[in-house]
Order: sequence, then C-alpha cells, then structure tokens
Amino acid sequence: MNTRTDPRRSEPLTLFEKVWKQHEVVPQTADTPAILYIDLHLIHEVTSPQAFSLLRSLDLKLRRTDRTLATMDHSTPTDPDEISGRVPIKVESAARQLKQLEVNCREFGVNLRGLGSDQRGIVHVIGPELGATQPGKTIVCGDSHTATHGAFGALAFGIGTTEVGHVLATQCLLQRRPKTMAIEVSGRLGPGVTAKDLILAIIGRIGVSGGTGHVIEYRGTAIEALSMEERMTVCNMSIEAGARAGMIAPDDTTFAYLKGRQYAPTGAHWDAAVERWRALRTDPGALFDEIVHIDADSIAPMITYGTHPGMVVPIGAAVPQRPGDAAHAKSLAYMGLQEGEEIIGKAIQVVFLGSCTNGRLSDLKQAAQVLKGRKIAPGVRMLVVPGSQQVKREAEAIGLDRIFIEAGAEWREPGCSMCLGMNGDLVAKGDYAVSTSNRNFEGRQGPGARTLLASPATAAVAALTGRITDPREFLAGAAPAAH
Ligand SMILES: CC(C)[C@H](C(=O)O)[C@@H](O)C(=O)O
Ligand code: SF4
Repeated sequence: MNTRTDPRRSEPLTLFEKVWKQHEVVPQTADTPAILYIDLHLIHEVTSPQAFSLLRSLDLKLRRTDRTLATMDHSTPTDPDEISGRVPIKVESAARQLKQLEVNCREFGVNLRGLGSDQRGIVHVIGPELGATQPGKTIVCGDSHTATHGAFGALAFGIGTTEVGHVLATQCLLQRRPKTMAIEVSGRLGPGVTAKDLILAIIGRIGVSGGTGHVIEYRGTAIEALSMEERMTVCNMSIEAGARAGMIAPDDTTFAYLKGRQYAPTGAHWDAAVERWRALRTDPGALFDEIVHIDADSIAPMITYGTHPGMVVPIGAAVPQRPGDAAHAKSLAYMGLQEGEEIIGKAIQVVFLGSCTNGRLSDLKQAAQVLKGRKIAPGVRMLVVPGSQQVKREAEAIGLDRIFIEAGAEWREPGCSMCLGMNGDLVAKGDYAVSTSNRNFEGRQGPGARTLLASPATAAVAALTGRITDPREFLAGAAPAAH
C-alpha cells in the first residue's frame, strides 16, 4: 500500500490524474465537486428517455451534438426478421424504447446508429470500433460498463440518468475526484488462460467492493502484452470490482488499433495526437492510494459459482466452504450448488457467447477454434451474439458463422441479448448458463436462471461437452472428456 498523494502537486502524476486535470473546468473544493468537461457522451435506449424529457421540459437544446453518439443495443432483437421489420418486434416494451430513442435523436440532432445501421452494436463495442474512443478523453454513458473505454487510456465511467441530462445540456458533469489504485500484473498468462480469467481472478482477489471509490490503473508486463480487445475485457469488469473506472496507459498497441478508424485523427493531426497520447503514461515515481500485485503466471481459467462476480474460483476448484455465512448459503441455494462440490463436470443447458465483455471478433475466434468441425452436446442451446454489426460482418467474412451454425449454435444479430435479457433472449428458470458476460446476479439472464461467468474458450468447451470442462484439457489436444 502507498501513501495518499497530495493533489496540489504538479509532478509526477498518474495517468488518471493527468486526464482529470486536463478536464477540470472548475476544481473541486471541500464543499463542492469538480466540474469536468466531457469529450464523448454515449447514449443508449435504456437510460436516456428521462434525460431527453428533462431537456424538453426545461426547453433546453443539446449542447454538443458532435460529442454525442447514440446506439441501440439493450432492447434490440437478435432475430434478423425483427431487425429488418419483416416481423414486428416481439417484446413490446423494447419496441417502445427503441422508437423513443429514434424520436429523441431526431428531435435533438443526435447521431444515431439505429436498427438498420451497419455501424450499430453494443455501445462499448462501437465506440472503440469507430475510433470515437481515444486516449485522454473523458467519456461517459448512462451505463456502468463504460469503464471498457478506459482500455485506451480514456477516463470513462457510467453516470445516472439525471447526469445524462446534465451532460446533454451542458457537456459538463459534477464529479468528486476518486482515489487511485494500481493493479500491477507481472508475468504472462498461460495457454488457455485469457483476459477474462485475469479480470475474474482480480475480482476474486480484491472482492466486489475492493475498488470502491477508486479508479484502477492496470499495468505491468502482463497488461502490456494484451491486445486492445483483451484490454477492453479487463477494463470492462472494473465496475464489478466496485471501481469507478479502469484505465490502461496508451501505447503502440493502442495507436495501431485506432489508426485509420472513422473518427481517429488523420495526417498531421494523427501525429500530434500520438505525441500527446504518449505523454499520458503515469510518471515514474507517481503515487497511488493503493497498489495490488498479481502474478499472471499463477492464474488458471476461472469460473463463477455464485451470484456476484467475486464468487469465483479456478475451474478445477470446489465450491468454497463458508460455514455460518448466510449470504453465501443463500447464493448457493439459488445456484443449486453445495459447499465443497466440484464445479468441473457440472451439467449445463445454455451457453451465451457475446456481450460488451466478450462479444468482439477475437472472442468469437477463440470459441470458433474450439467448435470447428465439432458439434455441441445434445440438449445444449448455444447463442452466439456478435457485439456489433462490424464484428458480425468480420466474423462472417472469415467463416465463423458457418463454424457456429454447423456446430449447432444459433448465430444472431448484434446487441446485449442474453447478457441481461431485456430483448426476450432468456435462460429458463433453474437452467445453468455458461456466459461470457460480466454479471451473474439473481435473475440476470431470466427469472431463476443460473449464470456461470467464464471466458469464451471455457464457454465453448462447455457447449461441446455439455458440462463444465477445463479448456486447457481441450487445448492440450485431448478430446474433451465426456464426464
Ligand atoms: C441498462 C444499464 C443501465 C445497465 C448498466 O448500467 O450496466 C446494463 O448495461 C447492465 O449491464 O446491467
Ligand atoms: S452487454 Fe451486458 S453488460 Fe454490456 S452494456 Fe449490454 S447489458 Fe450491459
């Protein structure tokens, strides 16, 4: 652990402190929060309706339409016929919400990636894809997984609906300055161990409130070795550790990802931007409020067994015993699991591959590699939902859709889908679902649904065997064991 830093000093600074400082319109005082300038405001259909109503009721205009980007994701159907309008959208509340977003965006001049757009997708997938997400920006959205964008060295966090209204009207936000935490990940992830396993292991270690009040900076050799998509998986789940945001210093991997994207700077502007972005890195000697060390080499594929993401173990471990812990017992009762029970070999009924955590091309590739030329187990339903239209197109261009369909999985239209089931894609009561998403709360994937969070590789191997299986067994070349 390190000592509290003095916020008035100028050097050396952390990545977070640099971005914060550059966006302080009015600094925080003992009695008042800071006023922060917001560079990018992302909007979706669930948390924006009341905010637009607020503007309307106060007769206000939207302050910066050019810094506001909207998409439809949470309530969108994944059935191509509903998307195209050949059949009506089945979930009425979803259809209403989508319509309302369209009306609001038209009235206030917001750039909307609507149902028919080939750039539509989950808000945290399309921001980076379009190059709207950039290092050093402040990015907000009425959505807790906005931390995803921190993978680029942006300060990105979720806000409430009232705050969405404030940002629409003023492009600013009242905010108290959070504390800082460094998570230093040394070593390298082993074969079959993914970024998802890393973040699950981190949450297992620090707990679901371990990051409360902090912005986490993930750093160290294991983080630097990650691709942008892997970094997004890690930052995405910062909120599940209670943190306000997660950040990773921008580097050549970041710049290579962004170059040439629609909203990325070009020509001399690009060169100037890269120079600016390079300077965002935490200065040597900068202090964090807290430092946690993790050894990547020691991490195994992880799986959750309970009803929050901190209830997680290495896949080969048994359900932990916590005598006298009523919350633990309640959680296990919901999950239909016993203390001391092995998780490996547990039968599952559903596999969901998708979400803003693991619905990108590399995630689909990871799963397709497992499923290629094979069939999923009889009785297992596997839903593959790309994170965006672009991910879908790219996956189809390299034949991943065929691999999934031939294996017996369903290949769907992009959106949040079964991550939270707002569009009607649900897990039945009592069924076990291995899900590549980020939340396993009671009822998250449907009333009574039991969610086990894991990586795309673990999810795909479970689909093949119909049981929880160690993906390393499969990668080692062994035919996945029929338990
Ligand atoms: C609907 C939205 C407000 C919510 C969030 O904030 O995270 C959702 O995206 C989720 O993942 O639970
Ligand atoms: S995919 Fe899931 S976690 Fe991500 S924004 Fe959608 S509902 Fe939230």
